[in-house]
Amino acid sequence: MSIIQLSNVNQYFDKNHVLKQINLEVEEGDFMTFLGPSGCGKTTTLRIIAGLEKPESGIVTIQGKIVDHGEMHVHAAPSARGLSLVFQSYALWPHMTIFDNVSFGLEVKKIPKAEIRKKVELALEKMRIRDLIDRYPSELSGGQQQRVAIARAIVTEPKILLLDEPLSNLDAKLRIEMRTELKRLHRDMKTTIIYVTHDQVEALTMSTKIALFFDGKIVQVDTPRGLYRNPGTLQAADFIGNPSINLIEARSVEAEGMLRTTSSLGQLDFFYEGHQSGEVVLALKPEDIHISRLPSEGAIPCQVYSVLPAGSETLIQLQQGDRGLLAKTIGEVDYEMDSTVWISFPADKINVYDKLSEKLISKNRI
Ligand SMILES: Nc1ncnc2c1ncn2[C@@H]1O[C@H](COP(=O)(O)OP(=O)(O)OP(=O)(O)O)[C@@H](O)[C@H]1O
Repeated sequence: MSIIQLSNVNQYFDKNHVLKQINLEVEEGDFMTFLGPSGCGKTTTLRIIAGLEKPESGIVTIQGKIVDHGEMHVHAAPSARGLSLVFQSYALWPHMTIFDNVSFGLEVKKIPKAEIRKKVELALEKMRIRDLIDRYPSELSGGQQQRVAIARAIVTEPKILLLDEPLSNLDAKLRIEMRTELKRLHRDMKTTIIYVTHDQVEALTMSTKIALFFDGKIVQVDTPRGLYRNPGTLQAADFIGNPSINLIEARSVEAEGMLRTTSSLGQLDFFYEGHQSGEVVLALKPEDIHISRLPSEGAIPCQVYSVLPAGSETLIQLQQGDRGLLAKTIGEVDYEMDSTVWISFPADKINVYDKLSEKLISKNRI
């Protein structure tokens, strides 16, 4: 059952059309991430769900109740929506202890003191900071303060938790630690989470679903694996690829129901659906390229342009004729610059896009 539904939501700031016909269903228990480049409308969509902004047009439904109806001027207050919010800046009250910071939401609900204590301890326990209960925010690290902010949001046991880039102020190590905590929290509490980020690794590692935004529109809603293996457009493929995906132009013809492509990767056949205009683009992920120092049948010779070791993995920039290709290998490897190597790849891991429409026409089977 969908717990949150957005239908044809539009938002303008002055004359700037920042959300364009947003349609979205969030299922109960989802960890839904809004992913996309800066300024594409993720935060505005989250703020509309939270009730902090009124949409110009469209309908927002939460737990079966219409909370916004742009045309009918219906707008429910944030406090009436049964959700909690955590922002990038943790905004703890500096003059209050961690206990007081977290218990605040319960005090205003007039819950008995002993019960408040139990709930606060449990929320802090969940974030693994129970021992910090009597400290003040200034005595905590940034990561600990962000844990307090999340504890404060979950102490009221909201059915829906909205998180706007909550980890972006933390250093890389803490961010990874917090990702694992948030993932466990989601599993343990079974809360529906909506999470805003422009960091695709964050989105891919934690979410059950990802909504990909570009320029005020949702272009794809998919599982992390679905989005990673089958980005629906060339723009999505380019955004998701990290390091950059290899895009190779090819000519194509239909041959015995298959799409036969001819490019610098040789002749390849693909199952396909949809319209193809004759010119296509092959998308090959760096990690799908296998490099060998010795020639073998079907392998393609390339020159090594440069090798970038990064500890646990190595990026290898190759040159094939006048085209560059990026490969990624797990572990440390070294190749002499300008030496010849041979590459091979599983053709069924290549996505094919129609060049004209930029749409995916041949998917990976996952
Ligand atoms: N209060 C506002 N007044 C005017 N324009 C705004 C306002 N809030 C957002 N915008 C504009 O709306 C667009 C969408 O902004 P939004 O914050 O939703 O993007 P975002 O995808 O969350 O970006 P980021 O990742 O940088 O936070 C941007 O062009 C932004 O400049």
